[in-house]
Amino acid sequence: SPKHKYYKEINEVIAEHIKYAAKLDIDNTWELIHDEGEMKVFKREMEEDGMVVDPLKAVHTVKGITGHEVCHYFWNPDVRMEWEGTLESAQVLDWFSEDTCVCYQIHKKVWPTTQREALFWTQIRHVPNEDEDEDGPDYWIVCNYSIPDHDKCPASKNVRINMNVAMVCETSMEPPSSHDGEITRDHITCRITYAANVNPGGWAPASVLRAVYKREYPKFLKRFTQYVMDQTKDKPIMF
Ligand SMILES: CCCc1ccc(-c2ccc(S(=O)(=O)CCO)cc2)cc1[C@H]1C[C@H]1c1ccccn1
Repeated sequence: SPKHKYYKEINEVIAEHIKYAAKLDIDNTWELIHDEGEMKVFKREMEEDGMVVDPLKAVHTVKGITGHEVCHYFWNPDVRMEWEGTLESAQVLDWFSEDTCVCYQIHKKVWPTTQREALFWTQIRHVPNEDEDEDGPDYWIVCNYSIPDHDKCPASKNVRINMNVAMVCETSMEPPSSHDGEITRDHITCRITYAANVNPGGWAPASVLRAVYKREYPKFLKRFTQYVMDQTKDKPIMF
């Protein structure tokens, strides 16, 4: 029985992201817009009703942290204001379950676009490898998905964005032969696939939006991953 209004939608949206992350099809339809160290950011140019809705995909490999840790800090509403530099406010309106809540956040005005806000459900999920053989993929995933309304959503004049965002992580560990059994952060690597489909709502010139995306997404991903490394370096590993 559906536990809450969005139960079915959440399972469908998450399943879709897992399917795409597993494929990781970065074919020539994706244009590389930022390439720095292990971080590569791609876009596709797409417009809906004359509005730039470019899908964005980033792949990043970070040593010393796990997919569970990346997803924990990306999902946890309590720490969002600590790493998300483009937010003016963020609040939880509702809890569907311990891993799923509804967030309302107002983004800072990103010159020269107008101020925007987002209302979305966010879920963190561990997807262990289902086939019995050991080396199947094991994902941690967070998905942020817009909802049209919520009775606790404050009235505002801001433009509402529509987004479907997912952070999918896979952790790899060096074989036990390379260490005497005790796994330290030197032996772990996290492969992050970040997919953002954001319809910015209210019109803005395509050239302006594309320049903002090109500047803001790499900055955001660098700042977030650095935050996770800083938060976890002296803590026990979350596998
Ligand atoms: C005119 C559209 C403005 C605009 C609104 C919103 C967002 C945006 C929404 C959600 C998420 S997230 O990954 O779900 C983390 C939770 O906040 C990241 C980004 C991006 C842009 C575009 C400007 C780009 C940008 C990218 C990254 C961070 C901030 N802004």
